[in-house]
Amino acid sequence: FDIQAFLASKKKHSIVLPLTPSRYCVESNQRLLAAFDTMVEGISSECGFVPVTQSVVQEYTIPLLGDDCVLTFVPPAAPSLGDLDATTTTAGAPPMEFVLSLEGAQTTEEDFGWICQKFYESRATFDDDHGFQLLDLSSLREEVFQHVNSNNQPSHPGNLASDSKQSSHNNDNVMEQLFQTSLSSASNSKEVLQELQSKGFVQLHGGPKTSDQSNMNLSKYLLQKTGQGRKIRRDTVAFLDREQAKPCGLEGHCDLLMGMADYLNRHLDLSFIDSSTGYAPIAPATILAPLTTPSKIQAAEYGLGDFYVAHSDNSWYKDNKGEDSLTTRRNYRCYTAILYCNDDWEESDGGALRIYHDSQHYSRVSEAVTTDPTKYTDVIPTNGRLVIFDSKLVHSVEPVLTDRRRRALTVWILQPTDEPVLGEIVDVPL
Ligand SMILES: O=C(O)CCC(=O)C(=O)O
Ligand SMILES: [Fe+2]
Repeated sequence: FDIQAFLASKKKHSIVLPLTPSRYCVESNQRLLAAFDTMVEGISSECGFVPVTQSVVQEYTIPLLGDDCVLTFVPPAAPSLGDLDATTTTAGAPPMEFVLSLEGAQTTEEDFGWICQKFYESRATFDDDHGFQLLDLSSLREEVFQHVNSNNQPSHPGNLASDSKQSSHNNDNVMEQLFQTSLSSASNSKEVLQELQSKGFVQLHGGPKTSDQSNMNLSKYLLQKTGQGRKIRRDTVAFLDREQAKPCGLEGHCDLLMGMADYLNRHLDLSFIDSSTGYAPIAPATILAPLTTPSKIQAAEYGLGDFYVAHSDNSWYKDNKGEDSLTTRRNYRCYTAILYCNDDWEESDGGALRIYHDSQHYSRVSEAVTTDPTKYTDVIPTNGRLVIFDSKLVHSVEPVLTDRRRRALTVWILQPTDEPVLGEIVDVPL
């Protein structure tokens, strides 16, 4: 198999990944293929990989990305069997490589980043029980990073808020007004930020509302998307940048959410934190670790009976044996900001966002729910309401009890640091 010719024939995204077994094994390829199958199998319920071919070059479609999008996996060329036995060491042996490639008219760099991320996340399945480590994980991560960040992508996940195209659309007044004309208990923007920092979440009530027309257009757009896991969440989601939000008339909403990182960078200040609440506040952004703006917002729609079970948008990482590593978070998400779009939504309509207080430290999200099942705040998702919360906090979307749709626009504000995270490469769907 000619890898160079294969790569040349690919118009879209491909990456050649190094493979460094601790020892060569004649079965390396079968193992790698099996591991890839496991990965595909393991996440098929989540994002719906469908095998297209069953040959050496394996192809899958991913309904979430559209039918014309094909993921190809090319296993490495097998070392010639005559040269190697099952325990030959790698010293002096030629490097092995395999190829992941994504093709399809609509596929973007971010879709590919997502695939790479999935692949990276599943890395533990590549280690078998017999001492063969098929992948050198640090170089895999580096390769994936390099690839995803090439083509003039920023070198860090997320865009610096001040560089972002969106920030010019936003002026401080809009944000300042939003933060002032709120709100639960606070009466000025300083108090709002104080509340955010000492409780980990805050609700604002003066955000822009969506029109019926916008909501209908959004529904139409979302109708084309499928492939959500039905057990964990039942909503339909899509990711939109400013241009994609425009046809729905949602560019202003997009601007507001995208401008949030910039605003928080300049206004969060640990010095006025009240730490008596038990919540361990997030350190404010620094020059070295500013909050950043992702390239897209998420639009999600829930129908009658839809829900999202309790989860954290940035939980502690568990390895494949289910063991916790309380040193590593899954990603760089720092704050989740959600703008709701639903006129006249009442408590009795269900669909509340339930935020569990002080729940950022639990290694298992279920503990937050069972330990103190009464310590939560329900946010009613009414049109124009904005909620900002620490992405580590456990939260759920309670089942929707009305046949009206529940719509929400979300941005995950990132804080890329040098701390190890599991490997969310860019801010794309999890
Ligand atoms: O729509 C909401 O209120 C929350 C959705 C959520 O938790 C998520 O998308 O991660
Ligand atoms: Fe969430």
